[in-house]
Amino acid sequence: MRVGIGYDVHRLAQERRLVLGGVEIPYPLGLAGHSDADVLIHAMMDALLGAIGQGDIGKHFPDSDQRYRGISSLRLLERVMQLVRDAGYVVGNLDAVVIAQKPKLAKYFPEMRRILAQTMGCDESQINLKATTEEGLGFTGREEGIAASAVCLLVEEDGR
Ligand SMILES: Nc1ccn([C@@H]2O[C@H](COP(=O)(O)O)[C@@H](O)[C@H]2O)c(=O)n1
Ligand SMILES: C[C@@]1(CO)OP(=O)(O)OP(=O)(O)OC[C@H]1O
Repeated sequence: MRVGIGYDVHRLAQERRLVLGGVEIPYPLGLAGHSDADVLIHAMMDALLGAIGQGDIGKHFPDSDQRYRGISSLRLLERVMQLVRDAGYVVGNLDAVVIAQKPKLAKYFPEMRRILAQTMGCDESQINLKATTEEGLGFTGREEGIAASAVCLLVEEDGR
């Protein structure tokens, strides 16, 4: 068994889409970044890469590479899952939290879990999503950005 942890932050900006967990959320502000800036999937990918000892997403998908400009983070997650399979592991479970003052996210979790499970080749029951505000404190509280963290457990594919 292997565990990994991931954390990411993206700035909220005008004229950007808000995409979290592969779902586009109607909101006046979106997240800025080189990719679609899906901060939840970024934290999840860093947890998965950490668990297989493969660094982080900046190493695999550098923001100096134009191939990743505007890319859906779901496509990057597919590549990370291939690395996980190549290393001989499957997802045991993954738990994540999105830290956002607004918008309310809980109603989008079922769709996010469905899309993420499909992309990761696991069951929705293996993915848990949570959200919290920081009670108006700090950069998330001031609505300057959204953060996410994730922890995953990988198990050997052959059941060892
Ligand atoms: N962006 C968010 C933040 C929170 N939630 C949900 O609200 C509940 C209460 O959050 P607190 O920060 O006040 O503890 C929490 O359990 C989340 O389910 C949300 O949907 N979206
Ligand atoms: C995902 C990548 C892909 O280019 O771009 P960003 O969307 O800027 O995301 P970040 O979390 O800053 O770092 C990883 C990047 O390389």
